Amino acid sequence: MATVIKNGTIVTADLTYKADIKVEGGKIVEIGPDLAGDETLDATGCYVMPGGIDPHVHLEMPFMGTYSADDFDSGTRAALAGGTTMVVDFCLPDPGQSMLDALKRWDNKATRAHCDYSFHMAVTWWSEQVFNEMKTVVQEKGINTFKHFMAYKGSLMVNDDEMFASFSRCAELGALPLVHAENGDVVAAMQQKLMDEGNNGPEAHAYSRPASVEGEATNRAIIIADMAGVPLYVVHTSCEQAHEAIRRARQNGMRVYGEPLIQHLTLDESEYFDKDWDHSARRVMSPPFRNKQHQDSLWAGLASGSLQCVATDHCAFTTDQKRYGLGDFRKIPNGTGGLEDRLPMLWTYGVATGRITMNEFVAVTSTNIAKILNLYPRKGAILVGADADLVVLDPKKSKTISAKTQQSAIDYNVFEGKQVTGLPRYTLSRGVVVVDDGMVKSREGHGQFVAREPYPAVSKALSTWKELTAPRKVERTGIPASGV
Ligand SMILES: NC(=O)NCCC(=O)O
Ligand SMILES: [Zn+2]
Ligand SMILES: [Zn+2]
Repeated sequence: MATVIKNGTIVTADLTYKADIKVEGGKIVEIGPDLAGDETLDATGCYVMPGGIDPHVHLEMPFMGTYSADDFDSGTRAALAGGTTMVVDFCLPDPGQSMLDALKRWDNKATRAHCDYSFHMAVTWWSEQVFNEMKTVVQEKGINTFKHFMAYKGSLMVNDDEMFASFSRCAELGALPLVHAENGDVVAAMQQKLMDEGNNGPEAHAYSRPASVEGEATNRAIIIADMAGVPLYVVHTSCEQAHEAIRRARQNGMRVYGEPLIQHLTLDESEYFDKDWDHSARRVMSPPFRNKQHQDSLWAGLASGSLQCVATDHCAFTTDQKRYGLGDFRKIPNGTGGLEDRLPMLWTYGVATGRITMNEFVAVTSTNIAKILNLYPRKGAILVGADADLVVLDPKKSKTISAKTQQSAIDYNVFEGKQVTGLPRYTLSRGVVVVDDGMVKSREGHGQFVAREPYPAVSKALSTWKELTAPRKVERTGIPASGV
């Protein structure tokens, strides 16, 4: 059966033009004027864009003594409702656990997905087994990205020597390392000091993770990546210090990518000073929300291209779960939601305000990450042969964000009360209409794992240059005889 999206304006990362799109067998099969099919979707007054790709989510994540509340069912429904058609989750081996065993668990959880998905693999400990398994993960399991937590001391954190070893292995395998960049040792010391001083509320979470802690770790990870000869992707870049390190590295020719979250772009640190403990605790995440200057820096990075992608780090906990940290902010599960809200919030606060263009919107929500993760042009593109993952965005459609109407399983929304415009009239996942005028009509299990090949081009360029510029022994002709 062929579906035609008619009368819309196609918006991609680099073009805006009027054309119809014909979809068949899950793929885009034709783009042009006056197309006909068995089913017609009217896109009059709408923009037809590649579906959003969220490269950073944690669905049913085991973390801080509990599990994040949105699983692959509710989480991917939330994604589709907001125009996101693919998510990338993190497979987290326990310390000492085989990556391949952990992956079985993630494969199992993800069978419930309503939209396509992929995985990053986390390096949570180091050994010869990890070194060997990384090759299997890349070459047999379709995962070309490895995450490193520089924070969460005592659980997920890895040290510099482990990071250097893992980054070097990524370089050999043509894989991309990712980092959560915060100095975990400094955070742990600051947390203890705050607790000793009786500062145990959610605001102390933010005090224990100042921007300098993130800036230092970002810079360190960049230097380690450069020494290992590998590109680097920095997740949840939240502040000017981290952005500055990324900007500088890029100006020096390094392939470093930065990912602000929609939460950091639109919510600020005043959330932690609310008199209501629940309000502040619900917004505890790492890194914490920052001030307006940091937000301006992130917006400028998206506009100028020094930051590449907007994600959510969707890791949602209920109010009851957040209350594990009553009396000790260190026990508040870290994480916030945003999957359903990323596109409408970015459209409202980015495109509608003139901070970014429509084409930049597509670039930072879909196309850039598709290229970075080696998914392009299967995903992130409107081209014949691409997957028909599409969002028909109505720029006039609006709503007030409310936990009462959201897909997410939690009992609140950090964007509660925000008035947003720019909502999906339709969302298509591999050609299937999964959102129709705001109604989610998707099916559990429709989502498929998307395998990703390693990056031959970037790693080849880096290794070629490294070899050309490697220190070499000087071959001498005139060697003086020993004077002894
Ligand atoms: N960001 C956060 O607070 N929770 C999720 C885990 C992580 O990404 O650090
Ligand atoms: Zn993180
Ligand atoms: Zn995360």
